[in-house]
Amino acid sequence: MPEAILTVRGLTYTIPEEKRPLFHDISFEVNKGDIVIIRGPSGCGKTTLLKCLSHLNVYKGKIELLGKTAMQYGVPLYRTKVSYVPQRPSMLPGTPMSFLKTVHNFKARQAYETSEADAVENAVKLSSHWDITEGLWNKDWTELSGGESQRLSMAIAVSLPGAVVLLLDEPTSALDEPTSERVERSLVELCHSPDSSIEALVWITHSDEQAERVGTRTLTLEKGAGTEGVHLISA
Ligand SMILES: Nc1ncnc2c1ncn2[C@@H]1O[C@H](COP(=O)(O)OP(=O)(O)OP(=O)(O)O)[C@@H](O)[C@H]1O
Repeated sequence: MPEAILTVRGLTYTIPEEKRPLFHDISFEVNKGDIVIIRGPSGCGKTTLLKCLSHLNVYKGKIELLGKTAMQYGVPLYRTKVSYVPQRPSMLPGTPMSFLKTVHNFKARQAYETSEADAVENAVKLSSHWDITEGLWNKDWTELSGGESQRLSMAIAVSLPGAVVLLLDEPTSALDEPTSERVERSLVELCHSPDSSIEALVWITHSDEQAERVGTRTLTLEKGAGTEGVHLISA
Protein backbone atom coordinates (compact mmCIF):
# COMPACT_ATOMS: atom_id res chain seq x y z
CA MET A 1 0.00 0.00 0.00
CA PRO A 2 1.64 3.29 -1.06
CA GLU A 3 2.10 5.86 1.68
CA ALA A 4 0.23 9.07 0.81
CA ILE A 5 2.25 12.20 1.51
CA LEU A 6 -0.06 14.75 -0.07
CA THR A 7 -3.78 14.18 -0.60
CA VAL A 8 -5.84 16.46 -2.81
CA ARG A 9 -9.64 16.24 -2.70
CA GLY A 10 -12.14 18.20 -4.78
CA LEU A 11 -9.64 20.92 -5.68
CA THR A 12 -11.27 23.81 -7.54
CA TYR A 13 -9.61 27.06 -8.54
CA THR A 14 -11.34 30.07 -10.09
CA ILE A 15 -9.33 33.04 -11.37
CA PRO A 16 -10.38 36.18 -9.46
CA GLU A 17 -13.13 38.06 -11.33
CA GLU A 18 -13.90 35.04 -13.56
CA LYS A 19 -16.92 32.77 -13.24
CA ARG A 20 -15.71 29.53 -14.82
CA PRO A 21 -13.12 27.60 -12.80
CA LEU A 22 -9.70 27.03 -14.37
CA PHE A 23 -10.02 23.50 -12.99
CA HIS A 24 -12.61 21.92 -10.74
CA ASP A 25 -13.06 18.93 -8.45
CA ILE A 26 -9.58 17.48 -8.97
CA SER A 27 -8.52 14.67 -6.63
CA PHE A 28 -5.23 12.78 -6.48
CA GLU A 29 -2.49 11.65 -4.11
CA VAL A 30 1.23 12.11 -4.11
CA ASN A 31 2.82 9.07 -2.49
CA LYS A 32 6.20 8.56 -0.84
CA GLY A 33 8.88 8.28 -3.53
CA ASP A 34 6.61 9.62 -6.27
CA ILE A 35 7.88 11.92 -8.96
CA VAL A 36 4.58 13.13 -10.38
CA ILE A 37 4.94 14.78 -13.77
CA ILE A 38 2.33 17.44 -14.55
CA ARG A 39 1.58 17.72 -18.25
CA GLY A 40 -0.94 19.72 -20.19
CA PRO A 41 -1.22 22.48 -22.79
CA SER A 42 0.03 25.97 -22.13
CA GLY A 43 -2.40 27.94 -19.98
CA CYS A 44 -4.33 24.89 -18.69
CA GLY A 45 -3.37 25.68 -15.08
CA LYS A 46 -0.25 23.66 -14.21
CA THR A 47 1.53 26.49 -12.38
CA THR A 48 -1.72 27.49 -10.71
CA LEU A 49 -2.15 23.90 -9.49
CA LEU A 50 1.34 23.92 -7.91
CA LYS A 51 0.60 27.25 -6.25
CA CYS A 52 -2.59 25.77 -4.76
CA LEU A 53 -0.62 22.78 -3.46
CA SER A 54 1.75 25.12 -1.59
CA HIS A 55 -1.13 27.31 -0.43
CA LEU A 56 0.00 30.35 -2.41
CA ASN A 57 -3.43 30.51 -4.11
CA VAL A 58 -6.86 30.59 -2.52
CA TYR A 59 -8.75 27.45 -3.59
CA LYS A 60 -11.77 25.32 -2.74
CA GLY A 61 -11.33 21.71 -1.67
CA LYS A 62 -8.98 19.99 0.75
CA ILE A 63 -5.23 19.51 0.56
CA GLU A 64 -3.46 17.63 3.34
CA LEU A 65 0.20 16.96 3.97
CA LEU A 66 0.57 13.80 6.05
CA GLY A 67 -3.03 14.16 7.24
CA LYS A 68 -2.92 17.83 8.22
CA THR A 69 -4.02 20.95 6.37
CA ALA A 70 -1.93 24.09 5.87
CA MET A 71 -4.04 25.81 8.53
CA GLN A 72 -3.25 23.07 11.02
CA TYR A 73 0.50 23.43 10.42
CA GLY A 74 0.30 27.21 10.13
CA VAL A 75 0.66 28.47 6.55
CA PRO A 76 4.30 29.70 6.75
CA LEU A 77 5.49 26.37 8.20
CA TYR A 78 3.39 24.41 5.69
CA ARG A 79 5.03 26.33 2.81
CA THR A 80 8.48 25.26 4.04
CA LYS A 81 7.26 21.65 3.82
CA VAL A 82 5.43 21.85 0.50
CA SER A 83 7.88 24.09 -1.24
CA TYR A 84 7.10 25.79 -4.56
CA VAL A 85 10.15 26.47 -6.73
CA PRO A 86 9.33 28.95 -9.51
CA GLN A 87 10.84 28.64 -12.96
CA ARG A 88 13.10 31.63 -12.28
CA PRO A 89 13.45 34.06 -9.40
CA SER A 90 11.57 37.16 -10.44
CA MET A 91 13.26 40.50 -9.76
CA LEU A 92 14.88 39.53 -6.46
CA PRO A 93 17.06 42.15 -4.78
CA GLY A 94 20.64 41.33 -3.72
CA THR A 95 22.58 38.13 -4.35
CA PRO A 96 21.70 34.41 -4.17
CA MET A 97 23.81 34.17 -0.98
CA SER A 98 21.97 37.02 0.76
CA PHE A 99 18.64 35.49 -0.34
CA LEU A 100 19.58 32.05 1.01
CA LYS A 101 20.56 33.53 4.38
CA THR A 102 17.42 35.68 4.59
CA VAL A 103 15.08 32.80 3.80
CA HIS A 104 16.98 30.44 6.11
CA ASN A 105 16.41 32.84 8.99
CA PHE A 106 12.63 33.13 8.49
CA LYS A 107 10.79 32.39 11.74
CA ALA A 108 8.95 29.40 10.21
CA ARG A 109 12.30 27.71 9.50
CA GLN A 110 13.59 27.97 13.05
CA ALA A 111 11.68 24.76 13.84
CA TYR A 112 14.34 22.82 11.92
CA GLU A 113 17.38 23.85 13.99
CA THR A 114 19.91 23.69 11.16
CA SER A 115 22.64 26.27 11.17
CA GLU A 116 22.96 28.90 8.48
CA ALA A 117 26.53 27.68 7.87
CA ASP A 118 25.24 24.14 7.11
CA ALA A 119 22.59 25.44 4.71
CA VAL A 120 25.22 27.55 2.91
CA GLU A 121 27.68 24.65 2.74
CA ASN A 122 25.02 22.27 1.36
CA ALA A 123 23.83 24.76 -1.23
CA VAL A 124 27.31 25.67 -2.48
CA LYS A 125 28.35 22.00 -2.61
CA LEU A 126 25.23 20.92 -4.49
CA SER A 127 25.44 23.76 -6.99
CA SER A 128 29.11 23.01 -7.68
CA HIS A 129 27.95 19.70 -9.20
CA TRP A 130 25.85 21.82 -11.57
CA ASP A 131 28.81 23.98 -12.72
CA ILE A 132 27.96 26.89 -10.43
CA THR A 133 31.19 28.37 -9.09
CA GLU A 134 31.29 29.94 -5.61
CA GLY A 135 31.75 33.43 -7.07
CA LEU A 136 28.30 33.32 -8.67
CA TRP A 137 26.67 33.11 -5.23
CA ASN A 138 27.81 36.67 -4.52
CA LYS A 139 26.82 38.24 -7.83
CA ASP A 140 23.67 40.30 -8.08
CA TRP A 141 20.68 38.33 -9.39
CA THR A 142 20.42 40.91 -12.18
CA GLU A 143 23.92 40.02 -13.41
CA LEU A 144 23.25 36.28 -13.66
CA SER A 145 22.16 34.40 -16.77
CA GLY A 146 18.75 32.67 -16.84
CA GLY A 147 20.39 29.25 -16.48
CA GLU A 148 22.61 30.40 -13.59
CA SER A 149 19.64 31.93 -11.75
CA GLN A 150 17.65 28.77 -12.28
CA ARG A 151 20.36 26.49 -10.85
CA LEU A 152 21.03 28.85 -7.93
CA SER A 153 17.36 29.12 -6.95
CA MET A 154 17.04 25.34 -7.21
CA ALA A 155 20.10 24.84 -4.98
CA ILE A 156 18.56 27.23 -2.44
CA ALA A 157 15.19 25.44 -2.43
CA VAL A 158 16.78 22.03 -2.05
CA SER A 159 19.28 23.05 0.65
CA LEU A 160 16.87 24.83 2.97
CA PRO A 161 15.78 22.41 5.68
CA GLY A 162 12.34 20.87 6.00
CA ALA A 163 10.94 20.38 2.48
CA VAL A 164 8.85 17.18 2.27
CA VAL A 165 7.42 17.79 -1.20
CA LEU A 166 9.17 19.97 -3.77
CA LEU A 167 6.95 21.54 -6.41
CA LEU A 168 9.15 22.15 -9.44
CA ASP A 169 7.92 24.49 -12.16
CA GLU A 170 9.89 23.60 -15.31
CA PRO A 171 13.09 23.37 -13.24
CA THR A 172 15.47 22.93 -16.18
CA SER A 173 13.77 25.04 -18.84
CA ALA A 174 16.77 27.41 -19.13
CA LEU A 175 19.47 24.71 -19.19
CA ASP A 176 21.27 22.88 -21.97
CA GLU A 177 20.70 19.12 -22.27
CA PRO A 178 23.77 17.81 -20.36
CA THR A 179 23.32 20.30 -17.49
CA SER A 180 19.61 19.59 -17.39
CA GLU A 181 20.28 15.86 -17.03
CA ARG A 182 22.78 16.49 -14.22
CA VAL A 183 20.25 18.61 -12.30
CA GLU A 184 17.57 15.97 -12.93
CA ARG A 185 19.78 13.23 -11.52
CA SER A 186 20.50 15.22 -8.34
CA LEU A 187 16.80 15.92 -7.80
CA VAL A 188 15.84 12.26 -8.27
CA GLU A 189 18.66 11.15 -5.93
CA LEU A 190 17.55 13.62 -3.26
CA CYS A 191 13.99 12.32 -3.45
CA HIS A 192 15.21 8.79 -2.78
CA SER A 193 17.98 9.58 -0.26
CA PRO A 194 17.38 8.65 3.40
CA ASP A 195 19.50 11.68 4.36
CA SER A 196 17.08 14.12 2.75
CA SER A 197 13.71 15.28 4.14
CA ILE A 198 12.32 15.30 0.57
CA GLU A 199 9.84 12.44 0.07
CA ALA A 200 8.27 13.33 -3.27
CA LEU A 201 8.50 15.69 -6.23
CA VAL A 202 5.76 17.24 -8.34
CA TRP A 203 7.37 18.39 -11.58
CA ILE A 204 6.02 20.42 -14.49
CA THR A 205 7.76 19.75 -17.78
CA HIS A 206 6.97 20.21 -21.45
CA SER A 207 9.65 17.67 -22.41
CA ASP A 208 8.50 14.12 -23.21
CA GLU A 209 12.09 12.89 -22.80
CA GLN A 210 12.44 14.44 -19.35
CA ALA A 211 9.05 13.10 -18.26
CA GLU A 212 10.11 9.63 -19.42
CA ARG A 213 13.47 9.84 -17.61
CA VAL A 214 12.30 11.05 -14.20
CA GLY A 215 8.57 10.44 -13.77
CA THR A 216 7.00 7.63 -11.76
CA ARG A 217 3.47 8.93 -12.47
CA THR A 218 1.99 11.45 -14.85
CA LEU A 219 -0.92 13.75 -14.17
CA THR A 220 -2.31 15.24 -17.37
CA LEU A 221 -4.53 18.32 -17.15
CA GLU A 222 -6.82 19.38 -19.95
CA LYS A 223 -7.95 22.97 -20.45
CA GLY A 224 -10.83 23.74 -18.08
CA ALA A 225 -10.19 20.37 -16.45
CA GLY A 226 -12.74 18.82 -14.17
CA THR A 227 -12.72 15.28 -12.81
CA GLU A 228 -13.05 13.91 -16.34
CA GLY A 229 -10.20 16.06 -17.68
CA VAL A 230 -7.48 14.88 -15.29
CA HIS A 231 -5.65 11.65 -15.94
CA LEU A 232 -3.22 10.21 -13.42
CA ILE A 233 -1.14 7.39 -14.83
CA SER A 234 1.45 5.35 -12.92
CA ALA A 235 4.66 4.62 -14.80
N1 LIG B 1 -4.36 35.35 -10.44
C1 LIG B 1 -4.62 35.27 -11.74
N2 LIG B 1 -5.21 36.31 -12.37
C2 LIG B 1 -5.50 36.26 -13.68
N3 LIG B 1 -5.25 35.18 -14.46
C3 LIG B 1 -4.66 34.12 -13.89
C4 LIG B 1 -4.33 34.10 -12.51
N4 LIG B 1 -3.76 32.90 -12.22
C5 LIG B 1 -3.75 32.22 -13.38
N5 LIG B 1 -4.29 32.93 -14.37
C6 LIG B 1 -4.51 32.49 -15.77
O1 LIG B 1 -4.79 31.12 -15.70
C7 LIG B 1 -4.28 30.43 -16.82
C8 LIG B 1 -3.38 29.30 -16.36
O2 LIG B 1 -2.12 29.81 -15.95
P1 LIG B 1 -0.93 28.84 -15.53
O3 LIG B 1 0.28 29.68 -15.38
O4 LIG B 1 -1.36 28.05 -14.36
O5 LIG B 1 -0.83 27.89 -16.80
P2 LIG B 1 0.25 26.79 -17.20
O6 LIG B 1 -0.51 25.56 -17.55
O7 LIG B 1 1.27 26.68 -16.12
O8 LIG B 1 0.88 27.45 -18.50
P3 LIG B 1 2.34 27.32 -19.17
O9 LIG B 1 2.52 25.90 -19.64
O10 LIG B 1 2.25 28.27 -20.34
O11 LIG B 1 3.36 27.78 -18.15
C9 LIG B 1 -3.58 31.47 -17.68
O12 LIG B 1 -4.47 31.85 -18.69
C10 LIG B 1 -3.30 32.58 -16.69
O13 LIG B 1 -3.24 33.82 -17.36
